[in-house]
Amino acid sequence: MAKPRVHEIAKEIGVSSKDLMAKLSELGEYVKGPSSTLEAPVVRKAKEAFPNATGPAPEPSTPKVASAPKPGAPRPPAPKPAVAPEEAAPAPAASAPAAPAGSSAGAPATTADAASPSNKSAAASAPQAAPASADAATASTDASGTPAATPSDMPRPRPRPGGNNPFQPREGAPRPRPGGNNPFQAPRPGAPRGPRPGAPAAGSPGARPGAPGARPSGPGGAGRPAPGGARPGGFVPRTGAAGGAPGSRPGFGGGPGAAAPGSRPAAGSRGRGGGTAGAFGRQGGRPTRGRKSKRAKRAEYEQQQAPSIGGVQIPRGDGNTPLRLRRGATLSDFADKIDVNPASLVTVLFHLGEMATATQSLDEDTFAALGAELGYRIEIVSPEDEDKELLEDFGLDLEAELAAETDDDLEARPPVVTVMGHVDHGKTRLLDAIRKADVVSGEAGGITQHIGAYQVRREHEGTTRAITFIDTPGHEAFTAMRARGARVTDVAILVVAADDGVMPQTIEALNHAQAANVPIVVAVNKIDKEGANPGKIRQQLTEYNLVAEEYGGETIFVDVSATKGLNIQELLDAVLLTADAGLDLRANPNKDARGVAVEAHLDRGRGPVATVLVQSGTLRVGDAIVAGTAYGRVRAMFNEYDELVEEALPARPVMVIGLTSVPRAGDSFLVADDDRTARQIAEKREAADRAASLAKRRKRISLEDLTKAIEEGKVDTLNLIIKGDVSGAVEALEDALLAIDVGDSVDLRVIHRGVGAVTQNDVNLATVDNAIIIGFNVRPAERVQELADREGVDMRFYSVIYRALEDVEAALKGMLKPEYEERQTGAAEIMEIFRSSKFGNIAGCLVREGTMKRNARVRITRGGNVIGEASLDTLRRFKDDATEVREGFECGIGLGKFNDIQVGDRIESFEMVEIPRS
Ligand SMILES: Nc1nc2c(ncn2[C@@H]2O[C@H](COP(=O)(O)OP(=O)(O)OP(=O)(O)O)[C@@H](O)[C@H]2O)c(=O)[nH]1
Repeated sequence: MAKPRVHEIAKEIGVSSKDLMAKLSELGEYVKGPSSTLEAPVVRKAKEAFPNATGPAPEPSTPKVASAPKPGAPRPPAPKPAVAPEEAAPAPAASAPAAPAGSSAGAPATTADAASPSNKSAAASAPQAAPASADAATASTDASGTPAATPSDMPRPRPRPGGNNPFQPREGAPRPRPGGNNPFQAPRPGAPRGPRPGAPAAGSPGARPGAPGARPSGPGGAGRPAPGGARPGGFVPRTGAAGGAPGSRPGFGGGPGAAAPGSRPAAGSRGRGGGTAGAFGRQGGRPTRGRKSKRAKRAEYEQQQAPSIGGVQIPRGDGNTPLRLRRGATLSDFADKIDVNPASLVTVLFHLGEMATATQSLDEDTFAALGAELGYRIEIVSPEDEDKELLEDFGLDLEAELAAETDDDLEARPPVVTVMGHVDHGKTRLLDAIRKADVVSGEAGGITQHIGAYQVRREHEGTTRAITFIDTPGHEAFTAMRARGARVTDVAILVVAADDGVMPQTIEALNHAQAANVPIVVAVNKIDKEGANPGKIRQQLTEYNLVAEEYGGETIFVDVSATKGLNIQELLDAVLLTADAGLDLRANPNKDARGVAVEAHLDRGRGPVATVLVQSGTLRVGDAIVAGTAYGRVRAMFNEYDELVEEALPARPVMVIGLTSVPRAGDSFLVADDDRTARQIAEKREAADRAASLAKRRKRISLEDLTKAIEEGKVDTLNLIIKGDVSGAVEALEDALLAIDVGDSVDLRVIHRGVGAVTQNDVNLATVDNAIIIGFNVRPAERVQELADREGVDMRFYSVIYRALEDVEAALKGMLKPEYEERQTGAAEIMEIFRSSKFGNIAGCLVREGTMKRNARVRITRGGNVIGEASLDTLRRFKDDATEVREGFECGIGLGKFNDIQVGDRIESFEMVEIPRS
């Protein structure tokens, strides 16, 4: 299919060739003239550049339905400002009413170009030449004779390579084609060029006539020889590069000899300027076989393969070449994998519209965009895989270790239980009740320590059985923790208040448990309360595949009262029955311990303390351990009775002292061979974490956004510092905050987070980064409040996560730019027109709806069509000026310079109202 020409595309889009050419040149695409051909990507780009201009340019005789006031109806008086309110609003309406009137019939705008904005200036300066008829005139001109809303008057997208957002290659969106039609592209360093001046190969078949970066698809591909070296401006001087024998790739700027079949011969004289080819008479000669060395061919092939973006060449993948990168990888990491200089990738990314340094962590989307550009399929290694690979570097393969265990190695262990449920359904109370039900603690004085998990013992079928409970009851904002919790959990107790029923978090909790394949025991709580209806709960839950045993299902429902301690033993029995029925509760105690940190905090006296749940192996005092990014040596271990313990077997929770920092809830821990290994693993994890969080938190900002933000002198980012009493809460709060959907206009960044009181350092950081400090269940340390007051740092303290979320959300909404919508405030009908030499035409009106207010913006409609917009300049009741006139009253309205009014016209007033964001 023949390639389309500029004027064809211009016509299709509905703009003039000149405008299109100007736009393309803005976009970095060079086109010579209206009859130049365009490559498909350039065509796409062109069309994208005029998003509002669909459809062909109007024929002069065709009325523009959308914008003409009265399609088809001749309106001899001055053409009205037309169309979109936002267009017309600021327009000086009817400033030159005498403009073209009907006088221009003899000077029709005959071509699409004439009617298009490119002729705007011409039309403005010679109004009589503009509209051919009233219809055409109203379509393309306003009252002053200047073209009204034609496509290019619509807001134009700023030119940017690759469409609006280069990081989300949309379907059909063209990828940037640097160098496409642009012969002015910088040369690619190191790219094999055409022969150098004086090289004997000049003009030979091996010579590549294309300009650096030119692909075979350049406009030169149309076989139209450019005037070679005589072309003004642009190329690197390539005096000898003119020999375009048929075998050579025609590129833009192909020399005089680049005579593809059907091309026009270059003018001889100009051709001479192209270099030696013409001079040596080898113009367009046939290629001589074998003249191109294998090496040259190879280089040429590689060059075809290697995209040149921003003047750099990168070896290209085949579009599906997998490339594994860890989270938070940098351009340097990418560059290492494909063996290029990181700086080239910086350049490529820059040309994709994003700035990053070689050592900056980038997010997955950015890598995906870069990969797509370069032909690589980027796979970001999951955190789990990353950690697995990291541990393998230290000779630790936990999966293999488990797989290698035989029946002989395994011993029975207690089940691990998590209590979940909706807010206020009694999770905490139930955990308390269970704690009290411990047959052993009854004698020992009860569980004294809340360490995040505890074990209770129960006489069950003649033996004393232990059950481990994770002591962190659920809450919606703790979803992240709970999701992790489900991994250590063997059985979930779903608490549902009998007086309340199944609630959103009940469903969420059971979804978590079901997704993790964790069997559920339902504790129907608060049966002591009036109005309790345990049967209803059973019935409600059948909808969620929890069918009670008594209804023929497999789920055990136990009616309990946490406050009264009713049926707690039965609940424990149900847990054991459920565990025994479907679970293999065995672990190997005879190896180094592996497990999970269930809670951790910074203790004033003891430093970082972490409650860990041993999952396999045995943890002993003196072991070198690493938990997430924390490491250390177990100095002491305590159980929930605050007793020192020497060792902890599988499913045993213990509080460990001796770590150098506070791990996060849900971090896995393991015992390493020695302190050094533990430290190295922790450090590597920390580096990986830091990189990942940098990538996650990095503000994604395109060049355009950045420029705009800088122009406006503000970058809308809300920086937060989160401090909490326990790491789990901090993490949950952070996740919940980052999950707030605030759209693109505001960015939320957590610049620092930590466990413990708000310190001077936090305030200092907040001062530097203009951050707000959120404290969850913590208070400021001594004198910190004073410092914050002095520095004007906003510190907010919460004990309920929701409150914090609400506040931050509101703050964010405050920062959001307001959205406006147009609201009609009144409408009046013109009953009579009074001519006044002083005020122009005065409309004698009857207010039909609402209120007409002086100075309001008004829209004048006739027969349902908008014929103009103006400001309600004068408003009178009889002889007196009025500020407003209400429905049902008569008034006189003057619309300033807008005089084109008729009896029967409607004047609608409107205002722009800020709409609160939901
Ligand atoms: N009458 C009665 N009240 C109960 C029972 N269990 C809990 N409650 C009350 O219900 C309220 C909420 O109990 P919590 O244990 O704090 O509930 P929760 O699910 O832990 O709540 P969150 O921690 O906010 O998620 C408290 O006022 C309890 O006293 C019960 O069995 N009977």
